[in-house]
Amino acid sequence: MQPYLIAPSILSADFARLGEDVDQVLAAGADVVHFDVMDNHYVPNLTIGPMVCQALRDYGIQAPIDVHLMVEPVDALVPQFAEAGASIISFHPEASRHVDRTLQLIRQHGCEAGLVLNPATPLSVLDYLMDKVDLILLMSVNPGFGGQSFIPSTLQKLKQVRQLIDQSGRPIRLEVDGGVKTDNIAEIAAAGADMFVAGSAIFNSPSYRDTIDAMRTELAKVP
Ligand SMILES: O=C(CO)[C@@H](O)[C@H](O)COP(=O)(O)O
Ligand SMILES: [Fe+2]
Repeated sequence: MQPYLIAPSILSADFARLGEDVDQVLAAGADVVHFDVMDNHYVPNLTIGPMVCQALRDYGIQAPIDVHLMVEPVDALVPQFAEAGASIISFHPEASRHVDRTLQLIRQHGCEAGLVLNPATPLSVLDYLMDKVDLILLMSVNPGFGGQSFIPSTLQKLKQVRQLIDQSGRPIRLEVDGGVKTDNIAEIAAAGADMFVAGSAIFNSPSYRDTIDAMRTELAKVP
């Protein structure tokens, strides 16, 4: 497994020229496209759906697309996103009535399956599911908006999830989402994360390449 993955959240990209902007951020060194789906029901905001994922594939985007579903219910969108070119599909367990079934559905459609824990979601939601997840995403803000501040208690939670992953012996990615910046990414990695969503920090910066390079320089300092 590649040690660290940087996943710009396209929530902060320029939607009027999305393909070009995603191309630019990948050319600047990003690893994964983080694709935030909001339904104005599970979260109080409304964004993009499978058609936009398909449009990015049609435009020529080949990098993995990491779909973060902030929708309720979840299941009907899984086949649609798989067909539209998603690589990873993650969802919030409280938004699915049958979490185990939804995880299976994602894998049956050929995608990696992820569970997303909000800041106040206890780790017990992972019980009995460690063999069914390919990725665990810890929210370090409450979901719904970009540009919020990192919630510091996430660091302790990351350490606990890192232990659970190590105990499982499985290559589960530990992703963190919300308020990730150049000046906190090393601390977040040291707590156990290996995949970093960053929206405003990258897309609102004058140079995507300089910001991603600076993040990698910080990550290289992590023991
Ligand atoms: O899922 C979400 C918000 O709900 C995120 O992916 C944000 O889009 C991250 O934005 P920044 O905090 O990095 O600006
Ligand atoms: Fe996200």
